[in-house]
Amino acid sequence: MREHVDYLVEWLEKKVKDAGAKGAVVGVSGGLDSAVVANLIKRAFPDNSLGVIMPIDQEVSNQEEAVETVEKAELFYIGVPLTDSYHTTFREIKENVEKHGEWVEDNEQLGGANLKARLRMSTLYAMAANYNYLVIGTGNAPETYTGYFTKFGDGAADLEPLAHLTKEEVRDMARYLEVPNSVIERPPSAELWEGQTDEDELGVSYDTIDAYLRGETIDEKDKQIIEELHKKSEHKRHTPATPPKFEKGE
Ligand SMILES: Nc1ncnc2c1ncn2[C@@H]1O[C@H](COP(=O)(O)OP(=O)(O)OC[C@H]2O[C@@H]([n+]3cccc(C(=O)O)c3)[C@H](O)[C@@H]2O)[C@@H](O)[C@H]1O
Ligand SMILES: Nc1ncnc2c1ncn2[C@@H]1O[C@H](COP(=O)(O)OP(=O)(O)OP(=O)(O)O)[C@@H](O)[C@H]1O
Ligand SMILES: [Mg+2]
Repeated sequence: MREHVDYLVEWLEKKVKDAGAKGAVVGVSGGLDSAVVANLIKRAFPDNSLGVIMPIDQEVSNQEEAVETVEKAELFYIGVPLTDSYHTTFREIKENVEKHGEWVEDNEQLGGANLKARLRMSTLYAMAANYNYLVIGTGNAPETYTGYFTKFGDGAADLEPLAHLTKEEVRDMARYLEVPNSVIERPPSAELWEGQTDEDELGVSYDTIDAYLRGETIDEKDKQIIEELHKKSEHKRHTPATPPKFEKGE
């Protein structure tokens, strides 16, 4: 595990240096993926790394696992509560759509959830601009393969060090990095609405997706779910489609 950690730390150092940046910033949620990235950037840039805790409908001090994560990693952190920004933006969107168009109640939960992720992304980029840092993403292999992230939200970052790691590998790395046990043992959740867990929403467990990505045989029904998610999210893994250049006379 030490070699793998060193490899990712050196990669981060090189990419940040090549970009002419000074360090790195990550959003710290109290979940596993961001805890690992928090530790990696602290190792790569001991004096130029930043964790940002961005609660919505909570105080920073209530984000106990996030605070515990940054404190244990000795990562400098700043709390930016986004409760007011989120509710104001959401209300203004909804009120104006209701005034001029049709608000679709059934789409409200997911639309609001993705807005949260994109407000966090905007905050991280504002922080990065201030410090001349790069934004480090926390996406892992099963999330990337299934498209389980918000496009241009948590899916938007400058570097994605965990992109090839299964969830199990992220957890093993977290143990090696001495991430708090409370974080390692938490069920993975986007926490975008009350009671949300990744595995309920995906309809398949990370263990199963990990096994599939390792090339192991899994239940046919699970394979179908994973492949359907993969196909539907293809657009998220590419830059936006552009038409072929118009040639006069065609
Ligand atoms: N074929 C296509 N070609 C080009 N663009 C296409 C498209 N289909 C949809 N789109 C666009 O993509 C949008 C849908 O994508 P998106 O906005 O991402 O939304 P969507 O994929 O519907 O939802 C995001 C999912 O990721 C989960 N999530 C989000 C954030 C964090 C985490 C976490 O684990 O922490 C998980 C969340 O719970 C939800 O299940 C559409 O509104 C449309 O604009
Ligand atoms: N309250 C928050 N404060 C700061 N960043 C957040 C917050 N919520 C989400 N994020 C950012 O969004 C990312 C995506 O969330 P995701 O749930 O996939 O990862 P995680 O919480 O780190 O790990 P897990 O998947 O195990 O819950 C986080 O890694 C983090 O960078
Ligand atoms: Mg989470």
